[in-house]
Amino acid sequence: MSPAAPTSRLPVAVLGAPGRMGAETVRAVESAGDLELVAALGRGDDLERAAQAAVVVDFTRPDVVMDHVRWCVQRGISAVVGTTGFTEERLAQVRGWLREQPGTGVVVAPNFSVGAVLMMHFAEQAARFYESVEVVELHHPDKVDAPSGTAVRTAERISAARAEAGVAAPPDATSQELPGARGADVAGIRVHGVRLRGLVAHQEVLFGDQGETLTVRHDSFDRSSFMPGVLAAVRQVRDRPGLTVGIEPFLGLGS
Ligand SMILES: NC(=O)c1ccc[n+]([C@@H]2O[C@H](COP(=O)([O-])OP(=O)(O)OC[C@H]3O[C@@H](n4cnc5c(N)ncnc54)[C@H](O)[C@@H]3O)[C@@H](O)[C@H]2O)c1
Ligand SMILES: O=C(O)C1=N[C@H](C(=O)O)CCC1
Repeated sequence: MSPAAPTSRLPVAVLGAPGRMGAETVRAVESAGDLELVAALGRGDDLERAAQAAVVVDFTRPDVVMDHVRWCVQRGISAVVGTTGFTEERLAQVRGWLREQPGTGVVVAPNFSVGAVLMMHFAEQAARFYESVEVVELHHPDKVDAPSGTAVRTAERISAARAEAGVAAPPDATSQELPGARGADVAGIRVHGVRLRGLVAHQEVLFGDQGETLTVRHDSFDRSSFMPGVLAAVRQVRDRPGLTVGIEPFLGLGS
């Protein structure tokens, strides 16, 4: 019997490799038989070391991630981006870069956990049925941004679903408050942030109406929860040229 021909593995680079999510991603890529880790870079490392990758994964910081995405797209390298801070303006900028590189794919996802994606999906479904809604995100205290990217996306989706159904703004008679006591206003939805040692990444979406409430809650207790979504995006990003926001398409949810 002749030996099986060696199958080529997909070359992957990780930016932010020394960080919490980067280190988890490095472990996941190294454990995947179909992927090959070709670069694991931190702050100050030369990006050119990632040039041999077919897919770059970015878990760095909101203030540097756009430079990384532009670098990737300009070289025709597809990117899977978990770093937060993606406003509509930033997404439009990425789409603009991608128009110049039609075969390249970029996935930007505020949360790669399947449970978190379902939590957002369920919250969107519930949004039109309730008068009141508020989002509470709870994270480890080393997180640099607030509200979380997941909370922003959740609030935007709830807001859009309510607007489409013609639901009025949530009632709120507060007229006197300490600044911040009612959280941040994201697309008309109140978002509250908790930073607590011992937590990883958690979110509750609270819905209320006459005589009842509904709470949709998700907990990531360990960063391994993000890895199936990250690896699915790494494997499929090159099949989806252009910009994909969220991993819903990889789970058969949405387009
Ligand atoms: N999408 C998701 O599922 C998901 C999950 C968890 C965290 N995040 C996001 O990922 C990002 C990183 O989170 P974290 O907890 O790993 O943070 P972290 O601070 O532990 O890691 C960030 C790493 O990036 C490195 N870095 C900074 N600038 C760099 C540069 N120019 N080039 C290369 N590396 C650079 C830092 O030195 C650090 O090692 C945050 O925006 C966070 O919100 C997303
Ligand atoms: O730990 C973080 O930082 C996380 N960031 C993402 C966000 O801001 O939504 C995802 C959850 C964990």
